[in-house]
Amino acid sequence: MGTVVDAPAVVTEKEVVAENMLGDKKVTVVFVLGGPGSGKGTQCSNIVEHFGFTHLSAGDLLRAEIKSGSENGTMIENMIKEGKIVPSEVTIKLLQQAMIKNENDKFLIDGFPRNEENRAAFENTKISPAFVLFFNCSEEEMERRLLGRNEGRVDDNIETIRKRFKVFVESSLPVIEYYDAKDKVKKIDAAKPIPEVFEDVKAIFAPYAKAT
Ligand SMILES: Nc1ncnc2c1ncn2[C@@H]1O[C@H](COP(=O)(O)OP(=O)(O)O)[C@@H](O)[C@H]1O
Ligand SMILES: Nc1ccn([C@@H]2O[C@H](COP(=O)(O)OP(=O)(O)O)[C@@H](O)[C@H]2O)c(=O)n1
Ligand SMILES: [Mg+2]
Repeated sequence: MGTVVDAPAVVTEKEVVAENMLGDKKVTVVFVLGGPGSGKGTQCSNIVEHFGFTHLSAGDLLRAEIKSGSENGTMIENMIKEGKIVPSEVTIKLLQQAMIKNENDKFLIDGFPRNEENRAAFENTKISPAFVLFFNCSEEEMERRLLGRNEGRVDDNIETIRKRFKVFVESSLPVIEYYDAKDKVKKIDAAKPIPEVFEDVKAIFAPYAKAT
């Protein structure tokens, strides 16, 4: 009788162990989402400094891929100029390589998943986010920030910004709603000044505080 009672517990434990494994490393992943210019990259830098996560920006990885002269470079560049979402097989490969290469086991994945295709394909990797940090900000404020970003990006111009806002509403918000239905979304008011936004972020990351 004892074995019958024990059996389900053993199966559950195995499933938990298999989840979130990357090679022989068990990883913690937080998705950082929000419209273009909502402050994802800025707050990720703060989180890295205070909570020992490694920041992986999908956009930065794609831009590095263009610079590296990869065979996908031209396709990626054209899609970024148009504000379109690059096929997940490209982006997921870059994210996986970056996580394997890095010794850390805590990752902020910034700007991914940006559409249902991104989300569903990443789910196949069996890594699921601990939670989703969502920076909520008005388009008016995001537009102002993007036009002042001054990083020389090909997509920080008003025509591409409008296209990116449309893609955000039509393709990215449904992903946030998907995770919200699973109670995984932690929503932040991102319209406030940078230090005030970080105060709210800090409260969410407190359980992940670095051991001193
Ligand atoms: N809370 C904020 N208030 C004002 N400006 C901000 C704030 N957060 C970020 N910024 C600025 O807005 C621009 C976009 O921020 P960034 O972190 O690159 O956003 P995202 O990665 O979401 O596009 C940057 O120039 C950044 O310095
Ligand atoms: N998951 C992703 C993330 C970014 N991208 C592309 O990269 C562009 C810039 O993304 P980003 O995250 O650096 O942009 P911001 O939100 O930081 O302004 C997007 O508009 C897409 O064209 C993508 O195709 N797929
Ligand atoms: Mg960014």
